[in-house]
Amino acid sequence: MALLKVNEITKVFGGLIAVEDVSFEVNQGEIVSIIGPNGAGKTTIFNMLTGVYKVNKGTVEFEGKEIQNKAPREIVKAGMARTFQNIRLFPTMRVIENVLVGDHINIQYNFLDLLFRTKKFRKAEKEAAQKAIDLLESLELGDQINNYAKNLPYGMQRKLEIARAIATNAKLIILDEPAAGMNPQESEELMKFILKLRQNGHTILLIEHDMSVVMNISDRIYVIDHGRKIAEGLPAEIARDAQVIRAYLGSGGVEKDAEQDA
Ligand SMILES: Nc1ncnc2c1ncn2[C@@H]1O[C@H](COP(=O)(O)OP(=O)(O)OP(=O)(O)O)[C@@H](O)[C@H]1O
Repeated sequence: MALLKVNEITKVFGGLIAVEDVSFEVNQGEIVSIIGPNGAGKTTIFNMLTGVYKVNKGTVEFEGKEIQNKAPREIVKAGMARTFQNIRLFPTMRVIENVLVGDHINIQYNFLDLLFRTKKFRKAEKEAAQKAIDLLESLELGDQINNYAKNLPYGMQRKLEIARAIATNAKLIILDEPAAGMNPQESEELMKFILKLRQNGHTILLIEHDMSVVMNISDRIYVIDHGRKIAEGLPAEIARDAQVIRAYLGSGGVEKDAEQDA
């Protein structure tokens, strides 16, 4: 069974059909990318998956259960967490505190526990802190634990944002253009980081403009153009797909994009 199964989702804004009957799947342990020219509908798809937009039609099944049109918080609880195109960290909080914010969606204590700092509260907090430390160490961010988020270099801030998404216990991590604004060296680092996530057992759905990132790390790719799915397949298949190349002609084709990005 696919971890995520999207069936013919459609989104209409006024008279504009932004996404039409798009279907795709993500299996456990895969890195799957959604690509497409500017305005193709990628962000709209992500916003439907994560509960920011309601779908007009179609279903989103996560672990076999329909989750379309649920509130973003419910979707995170179900096991899907995302990062944003513009990094959204708490800049004046420490690295570990940023991760703890992600985990708090799972912590089980009530307001009275919090008010009286009961044993249950202290135990839950201690466990959460240890979990955050373990996670940061596993992602090679262990030596930054007490640093303030705003002091991290850009590439590391991205990693921290991904760590925070993982801390929600997400089974699927959704990355919205993680390489945006990165120089080639930072993109290279990011690729290694995402591959490491997969190695650690995480499943990743990615929207990305940087073709060298997409072509190098994706197991499978879906291509969207004018709100419709026009191709799906392995990176090598996508790079030579005539319809995909036509959709990207403005930028000189997928392969040329990849060369430029490399
Ligand atoms: N909230 C909205 N209201 C009206 N139209 C919208 C809204 N969001 C997106 N659109 C339109 O829907 C279409 C798809 O946009 P979307 O942002 O999903 O594309 P994209 O593939 O993510 O583009 P980019 O790569 O430039 O981020 C575009 O025509 C866009 O103008």
